[in-house]
Amino acid sequence: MLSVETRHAIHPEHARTMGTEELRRHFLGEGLFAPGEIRLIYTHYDRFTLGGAVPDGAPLTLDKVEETRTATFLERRELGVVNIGGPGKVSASGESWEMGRGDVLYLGMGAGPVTFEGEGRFYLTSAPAHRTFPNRLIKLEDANRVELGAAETSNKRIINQFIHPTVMESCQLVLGYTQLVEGSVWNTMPAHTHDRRMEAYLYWGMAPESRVMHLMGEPQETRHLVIANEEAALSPPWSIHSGAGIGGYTFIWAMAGDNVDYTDMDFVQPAELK
Ligand SMILES: O=C[C@H](O)[C@@H](O)CC(=O)C(=O)O
Ligand SMILES: [Zn+2]
Repeated sequence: MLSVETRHAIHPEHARTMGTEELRRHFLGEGLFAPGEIRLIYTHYDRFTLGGAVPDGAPLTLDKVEETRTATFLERRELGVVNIGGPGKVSASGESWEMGRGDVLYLGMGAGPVTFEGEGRFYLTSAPAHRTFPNRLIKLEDANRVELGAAETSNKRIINQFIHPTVMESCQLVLGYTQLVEGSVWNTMPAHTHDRRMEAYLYWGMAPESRVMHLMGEPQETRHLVIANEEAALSPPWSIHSGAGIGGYTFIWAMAGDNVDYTDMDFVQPAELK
């Protein structure tokens, strides 16, 4: 079963006026991982699409998605898949890949229908593409590892870059996940924006009762989303994206837009935030 929800692009002046319920309706992705279903959020931020596929005993195929009006979803798109569940298998273009927890799969434009099987909980990210790059399974050891932060500032973390220019080529997608070192709680502080690229965070590996206080909004108009395990925050180009967890967490960041330069960020120091 496939269900798709559309999220329109929100102007920052509109976002300032929103209460909790509206902020969550526009910027939070809840219930993406439902057993036996593929659930997608088709956004108008660079037409970036995110979602979840949970096979739960029977294979699930991602093929035609009405919103794109193409013969198959990947006809003019690339896809990044992260398995945040148990062992699973993904098949496309007559090939298949065994995916363990934390493995990332890149499927290039034109890969055709994609089938998900096994105990995997597959996080899906997709953006329009202009050429085909080879399909590739990327393991944590193949990722580019960047250590950031310090225990004194409670933000010691490891940024694992998977779909990233130092590892492989892609059209728009840049994707990886950041693991917090035990005892550290803050991600992406100092915060940043990048008007050239939108971004989405998918928080996972959290205890069910834990929450991340995710900060969003223009740097001088911050708002927050209280986020549970396996929920996503949509970050428009004008928004910061940063958070502090009550307990441990990992988050998948994925971006699409005008460049694939991960370091192209406009930093905002804590003293400038409001
Ligand atoms: O544009 C890059 C993204 O916001 C994240 O990769 C940042 C991040 O993982 C972190 O600082 O912890
Ligand atoms: Zn960012």
